[in-house]
Amino acid sequence: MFLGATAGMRLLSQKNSSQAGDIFAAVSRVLGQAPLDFWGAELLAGQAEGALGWITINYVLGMLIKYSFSGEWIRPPEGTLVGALDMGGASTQITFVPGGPILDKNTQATFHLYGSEHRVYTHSYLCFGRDQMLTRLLARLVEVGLPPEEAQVKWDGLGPSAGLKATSLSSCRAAPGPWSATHVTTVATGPRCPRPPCMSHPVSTPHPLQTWPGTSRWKEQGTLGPASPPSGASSTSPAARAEDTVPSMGSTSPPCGAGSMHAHLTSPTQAFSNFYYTFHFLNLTSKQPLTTVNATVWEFCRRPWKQVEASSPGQDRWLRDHCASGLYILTLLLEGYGFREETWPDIEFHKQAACPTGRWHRYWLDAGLHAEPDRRDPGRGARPLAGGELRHLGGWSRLCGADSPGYSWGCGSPPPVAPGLSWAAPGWTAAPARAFLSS
Ligand SMILES: Nc1ncnc2c1ncn2[C@@H]1O[C@H](COP(=O)(O)OP(=O)(O)OP(=O)(O)O)[C@@H](O)[C@H]1O
Repeated sequence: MFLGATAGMRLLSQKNSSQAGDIFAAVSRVLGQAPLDFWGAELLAGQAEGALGWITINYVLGMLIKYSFSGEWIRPPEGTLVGALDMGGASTQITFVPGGPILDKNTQATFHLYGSEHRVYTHSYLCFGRDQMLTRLLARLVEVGLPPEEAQVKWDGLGPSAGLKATSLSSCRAAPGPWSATHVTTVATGPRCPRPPCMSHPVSTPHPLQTWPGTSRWKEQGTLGPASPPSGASSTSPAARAEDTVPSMGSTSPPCGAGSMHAHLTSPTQAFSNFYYTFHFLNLTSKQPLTTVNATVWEFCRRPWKQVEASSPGQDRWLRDHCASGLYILTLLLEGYGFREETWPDIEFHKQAACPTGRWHRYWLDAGLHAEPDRRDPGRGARPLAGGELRHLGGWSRLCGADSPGYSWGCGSPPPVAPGLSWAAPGWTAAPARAFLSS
């Protein structure tokens, strides 16, 4: 067993590295004493998180290798490989095989699987996970004058006496780069980013987001560009805009960093984790066209809160987040990644990076586990290669990249790594794989 920590821990390690180290040590100590073949715990770099999600998807979909009718292992063509969009609580990742060269080598991951070299574009946007986005949105709402009693309604455990302070809400706000208050203000009042090369389409006129009036927690506060409200919305000058949560500039900004990426995202794409939860709640995971998705999100956001609550009993925990989350997802996918009406059908929303039957879970791989199915999949035949190879992969996921470097406990020395991301894995081939790999 190999344990990989993701963005939440990357943030903590930035904020309080000794606390992060204590957690790693404690987890390693406990797991080390458990009756497990524990290899160690490691803080994964963002690139690793993105690349592992991509590998998992393509692995479980059988895109990396197939067993042919004639009894041979064959490699499906590169063009059939599936892109991966992942959104956790603290970061969001995009990974795909680009149609052309990857100019910024920091966004390239190269690894060998089943005898093939794979080169993917991958980027992890720290602070663009859903929880961090919601926290920053709340901070922004408070900053622009929404009374804490109003804003804090959204947040469990933050009562009026909590002394809500925008700046203390999120470690992302204190993070270097585009998260300074000055930057947020700039984003709020000016263009989000110079259009070319960030965006190839005009920025829409801001629309008011009028949601949940009465006991509203988002009173006419936000607006999103391409995710336009249907006609009839009032045109209140927005005090705060939900798009503030997708700041511009800097290497961690999806709008600038990933804009026009869709041009290269030619294959089907699976969006999972937090991309899925909200869209599933809104019944938007069945390949609805973009116009329907947009209208549904806005319609939901406009419903009176009492009605929202009444129509979704037992959903309290995340109910209050679905409006902002839905708008954020739309903004990220449209403005950040550049999806359009025509390319929208390429996105499939799944709970996990998994096949539709959902028997696999990406974290099994993220965590560097053996990536074994919970039960044998008869449709896939005997697969002696996969578990062994991926176990090696997980155990060697030492990476170099632009994101915060990982550190590890209890693992041996990493193999040499190539620039960008590379699992150089000489000798990692499991014995049963050798015949195939040498072919
Ligand atoms: N059923 C659900 N509905 C809505 N949101 C959910 C649901 N279950 C989990 N979440 C949200 O999913 C997030 C956690 O997802 P995930 O486990 O993918 O993130 P993580 O691995 O902690 O994130 P990161 O990799 O960024 O550290 C949280 O934002 C949580 O609020």
